[in-house]
Amino acid sequence: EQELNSLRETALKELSEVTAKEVLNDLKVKYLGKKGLLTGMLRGLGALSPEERPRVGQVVNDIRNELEAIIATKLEATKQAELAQKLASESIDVTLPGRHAGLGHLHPLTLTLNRIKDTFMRMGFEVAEGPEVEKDYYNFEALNLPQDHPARDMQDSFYITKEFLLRTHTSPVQVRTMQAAEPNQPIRIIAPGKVYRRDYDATHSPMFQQVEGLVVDQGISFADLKGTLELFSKEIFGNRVNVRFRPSFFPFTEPSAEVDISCVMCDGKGCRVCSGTGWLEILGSGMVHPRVLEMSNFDPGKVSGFAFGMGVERIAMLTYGIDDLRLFFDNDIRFLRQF
Ligand SMILES: Cc1ccc(OCc2nc(C(=O)N[C@H]3CCS(=O)(=O)C3)cs2)cc1
Repeated sequence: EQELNSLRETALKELSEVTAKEVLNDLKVKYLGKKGLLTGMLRGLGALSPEERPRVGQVVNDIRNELEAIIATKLEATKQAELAQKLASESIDVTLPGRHAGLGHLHPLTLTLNRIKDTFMRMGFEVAEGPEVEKDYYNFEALNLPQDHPARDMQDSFYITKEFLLRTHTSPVQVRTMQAAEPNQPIRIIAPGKVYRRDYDATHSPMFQQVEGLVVDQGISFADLKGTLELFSKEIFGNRVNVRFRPSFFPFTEPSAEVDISCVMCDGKGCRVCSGTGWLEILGSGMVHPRVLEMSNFDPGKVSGFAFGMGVERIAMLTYGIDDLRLFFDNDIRFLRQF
């Protein structure tokens, strides 16, 4: 009898000290298992007198029930605690602000090209495109650059065959447009696109982007050229800039003029960017050479026109204050995400 009670005391004490599932199960086996201490007591019942046996048997069962209940309760508590801990660690606070996915960025050249195109489209220009692999006829001959002209040298252009090359400007697109139109039909186009030249250094890339323009109609004068290009310059660089037309020469235009704006950095006083001149060249232009009109079946006696050309990288560098051309092509995210 007192052996049973001391075993119960020991078991209760051991149980009070543990909560871990594994230990609880070990104790369950230790006391209640087939070879358990309490189960062992049942085997001793045979030695007792018949009137003693049922009472002691009842005590053993009472202790077994008590221990099973405690173990079951503790196991349940431990299981609940583990579940609560798991729920806490895996819970998501839906009220937290979302993680910012980050927005994409348009490339500065794309931004600049879009602004140039929008400006001219708002002045009624259509956008024309053409092949980058071009015949030397459209790239040179039709632009009054005869076979022996230095600009046609191998050191300046990427020739693919004797007849085909990578276009060195988008002018062939204007030629193709004139030749596809009815003779003397009015034309008002810009030709954006990639062009290729053999020079390559800190300020020149073998591939760069240009926007050229062509206006042909009856009575087009140099005043139309000046008005259009002055308005364009002020749209892109701001109304504050002054615009200057400086005499120049191109084989495909006569007369020709290069267009300068007052320096965007020093407001015309003179600085490193404008080499102290106060002026920045932004594009070239001129009245379309009569021979160029004729070669594309337009009659210089009936129509006249003006044309212009600009490098998109240069406009972008002036607009954004970028001083190294290579930044456009490095794809460095730290550079690109500023735009
Ligand atoms: C039929 C046709 C007739 C005339 C044409 O004249 C296009 C023109 N381009 C320029 C010019 O200065 N271009 C340069 C600017 C910087 S750049 O990108 O290096 C090339 C002046 S007039 C085009 C097509």
